[in-house]
Amino acid sequence: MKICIYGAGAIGGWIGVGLAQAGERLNVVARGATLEALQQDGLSLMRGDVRTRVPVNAVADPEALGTQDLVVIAVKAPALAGVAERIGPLIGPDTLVLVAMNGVPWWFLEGGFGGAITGHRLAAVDPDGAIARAIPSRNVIGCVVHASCSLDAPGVVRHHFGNGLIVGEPSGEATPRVQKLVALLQGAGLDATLSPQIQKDVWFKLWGNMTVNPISALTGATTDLIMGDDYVRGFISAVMLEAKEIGHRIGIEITQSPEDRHAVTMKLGAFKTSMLQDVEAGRSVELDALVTVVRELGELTAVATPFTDALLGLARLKMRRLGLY
Ligand SMILES: NC(=O)C1=CN([C@@H]2O[C@H](COP(=O)(O)OP(=O)(O)OC[C@H]3O[C@@H](n4cnc5c(N)ncnc54)[C@H](OP(=O)(O)O)[C@@H]3O)[C@@H](O)[C@H]2O)C=CC1
Ligand SMILES: CC(C)(CO)C(=O)C(=O)O
Repeated sequence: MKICIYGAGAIGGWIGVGLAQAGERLNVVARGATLEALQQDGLSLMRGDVRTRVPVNAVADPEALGTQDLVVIAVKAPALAGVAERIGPLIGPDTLVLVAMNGVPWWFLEGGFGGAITGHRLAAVDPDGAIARAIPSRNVIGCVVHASCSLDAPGVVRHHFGNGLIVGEPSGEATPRVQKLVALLQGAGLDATLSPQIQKDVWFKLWGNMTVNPISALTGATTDLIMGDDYVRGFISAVMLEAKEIGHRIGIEITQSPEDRHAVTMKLGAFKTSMLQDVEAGRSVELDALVTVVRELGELTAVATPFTDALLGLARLKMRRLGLY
């Protein structure tokens, strides 16, 4: 198979090493220090002290690779528009594009999903429709990542915990192509499962991180401290109830209470969310894919979102002050 990883950071690298170990020859589109490291040393995955190193064909220009069978996109959300500008040569009519990213994706309301607002373009994540034009929804396979990885250095990924990938067609159909993809990922040692409606898995993960991530970015606090403050925890619950109602209006029923979900987040202990890690590293934050888009969905479904608005307002003000949004 022709497989390309676009965004060989923590998650792209983790998936890529698995695929390469399963015998796939891996193409990578990379830039800067990552490109240089991949060309010199290949791609490495650290588990404790054990290093698994695989060779990759790393290039700067997608033109050099041509049409792929599978493209895995694993960039941070603010980088996606830049990927969309260049990804064209990799995508043919039969290419699968697995989008391994957090937050609500641009294709969320595709495949007939979303009730009355199905097919609506989400301006928060794809302001002018350029992403949808570059990556047609017929090529997209949605994905929710349940794993924690980071980078020791460019091209050197560290796996912390979790091995899960939930995968699904935007339409929810168990097509032969998505079944084959799940088998490929399982063969790569990943706990890949097929979802009957991947948008529900996306929303459920978002329900956990759309609050703690920006609050950690605002306060610098780890998840234990955030959940340990009754007023902050109450505020988080209020935001979550708004998102729960929005979900209900687009066909996603969440049966848990916010407190049930807090118990899961508490298990992370003194965890620095990915958004706090981004702030500390001076990287742009995934605020639009995690929060702005929920506000937009609230407007589209006529759900008032005063708590989400307050969270978004404070977070974007702080991130703008830091030059990260
Ligand atoms: N890390 C984790 O544990 C988890 C992450 N996620 C989600 O997965 C997604 C990916 O996150 P993660 O892997 O952590 O992010 P990283 O920052 O580790 O990796 C992103 C990679 O994409 C590269 N990239 C960005 N833009 C381009 C471009 N235009 N051309 C080539 N390469 C590019 C970056 O390169 P450069 O360094 O040059 O910018 C970097 O190597 C995010 O949505 C994140 O929220 C979800 C669950 C867990
Ligand atoms: C906090 C966590 C692990 C789950 O809510 C998360 O999704 C993130 O750090 O991005």
